[in-house]
Amino acid sequence: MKKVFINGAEGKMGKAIARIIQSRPELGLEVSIRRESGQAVLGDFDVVIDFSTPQGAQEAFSIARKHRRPFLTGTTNLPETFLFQMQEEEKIPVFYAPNVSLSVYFFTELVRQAACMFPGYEARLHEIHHQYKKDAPSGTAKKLADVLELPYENVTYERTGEVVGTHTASFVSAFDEITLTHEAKNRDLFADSAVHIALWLMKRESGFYTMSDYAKFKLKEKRK
Ligand SMILES: NC(=O)C1=CN([C@@H]2O[C@H](COP(=O)(O)OP(=O)(O)OC[C@H]3O[C@@H](n4cnc5c(N)ncnc54)[C@H](OP(=O)(O)O)[C@@H]3O)[C@@H](O)[C@H]2O)C=CC1
Ligand SMILES: O=C(O)C1=N[C@H](C(=O)O)C[C@H](O)C1
Repeated sequence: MKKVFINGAEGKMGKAIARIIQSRPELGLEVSIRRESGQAVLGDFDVVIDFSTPQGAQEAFSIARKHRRPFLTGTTNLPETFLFQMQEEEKIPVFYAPNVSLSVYFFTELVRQAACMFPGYEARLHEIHHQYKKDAPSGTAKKLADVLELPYENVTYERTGEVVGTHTASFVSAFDEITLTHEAKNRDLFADSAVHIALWLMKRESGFYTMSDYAKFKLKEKRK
């Protein structure tokens, strides 16, 4: 069994990840550490999965480096300096994605292609999330804005109810409008993917990885 250290373990994502690990023994994983804010880390672990806060992610990264264990974070709104530090990492395998779902990765690629297909159109982005979400616009929306070369200030957003995460890219002309929407139906979309990425990350060399690396691996695996 490989031991998983969940950082932000009592949060919405942390709980979903623990539930998936516990309900699927065939994955060969067990939760060995459930860390919340300020807690010391006692015990052994083979990989860190972090869905917490920018501060929590940086703390968990330091712990992973100290113990030389792979580190995966999906926490959003991370400072640029920390993103740069992860990108430069040489001691351990590090993975970061503002959205760990493969379907969102391919949705982003669709949006990229649509932007090329409708060059004269005005691109718009709108996202909707649950009332508890701390950051706005979402990490996924910022990634989509980068793809569309839109300033983040132009992204519109709503915070309402229990909405898991909806992202809409529109291409608007005076004559028509093309709309692409990704709607997450529940958090297992992210939690299940995070667990599989962690399994994959444990087999990687030291260095920085993103969804593009994971998607390439999955596509290769499919072709076999
Ligand atoms: N990449 C992706 O695909 C996804 C990313 N996310 C991102 O993941 C993050 C967490 O989301 P979510 O689970 O909904 O948020 P929650 O607020 O439900 O959970 C965050 C948890 O982290 C805990 N925490 C706070 N500070 C620390 C710390 N210093 N060390 C360890 N734990 C800490 C919180 O404790 P307390 O409540 O006591 O402060 C809370 O239990 C967000 O940044 C969100 O945007 C979410 C879903 C998918
Ligand atoms: O906080 C969330 O819930 C989510 N956060 C990520 C983001 O900011 O893009 C991913 C997903 O949309 C859910």
